[in-house]
Amino acid sequence: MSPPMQPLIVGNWKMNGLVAALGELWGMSQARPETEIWIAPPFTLIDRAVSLAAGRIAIGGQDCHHSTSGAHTGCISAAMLADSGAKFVITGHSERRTDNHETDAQVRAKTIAARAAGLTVIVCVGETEAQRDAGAHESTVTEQLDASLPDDLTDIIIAYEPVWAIGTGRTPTPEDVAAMHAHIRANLVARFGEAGQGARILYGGSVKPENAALLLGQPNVGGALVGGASLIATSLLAIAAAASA
Ligand SMILES: O=C[C@H](O)COP(=O)(O)O
Repeated sequence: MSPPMQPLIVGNWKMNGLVAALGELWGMSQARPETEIWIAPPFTLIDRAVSLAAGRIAIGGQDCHHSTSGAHTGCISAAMLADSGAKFVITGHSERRTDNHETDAQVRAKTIAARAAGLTVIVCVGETEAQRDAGAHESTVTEQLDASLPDDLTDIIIAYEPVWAIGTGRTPTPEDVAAMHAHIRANLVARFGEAGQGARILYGGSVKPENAALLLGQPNVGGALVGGASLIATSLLAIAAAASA
């Protein structure tokens, strides 16, 4: 059963966006679509993005350190994000898990730290192509959920992103999306009860205006985590429109 909740579209700009890109954010903020839109720009733009979005779009970080402060050159704490006006942060994105060798335990620590700083946290899970081909996609996601999530789901959103669908133009079939989201829902309900029933589960991986209605129309899909298509206002707004149709 899908929770009765408005869809949420989160744009993850990844390592894209100079100051000029804020024009796209401005376009998104002026449209005021029915669907809620959040944007995670690079750290360098958060402060300006918060001012520009003026509360119409929530601005967030793409990662945070698990410590509040300290000798961690190049890192950003959740407290710093919150201090800059960020409302949420993404943890456990597969690009962090791969590029920075982040473990589930580290993702969990970051998630707990982010919540302590007052941020909503989008925790990412998803299998590689080899894991899916081996029939281990559900067990992989189960392991990630079990070890990455804190002891309660307050202010936690799950994003299911099959690694092989990120930036490739490939997506799972609608049936496969529905099956994995049902699997995640069952895991959350078994562990967290009522809170698991109400938690938002986003789908991410090559979401475009053309496929958004089909993918986001599946049971237990509460919105999307969008990469490439979130860099252009018209594109993200079309996805948002499809989500609320
Ligand atoms: O965080 C977003 C996801 O990694 C999806 O990226 P994509 O829409 O470019 O495939």
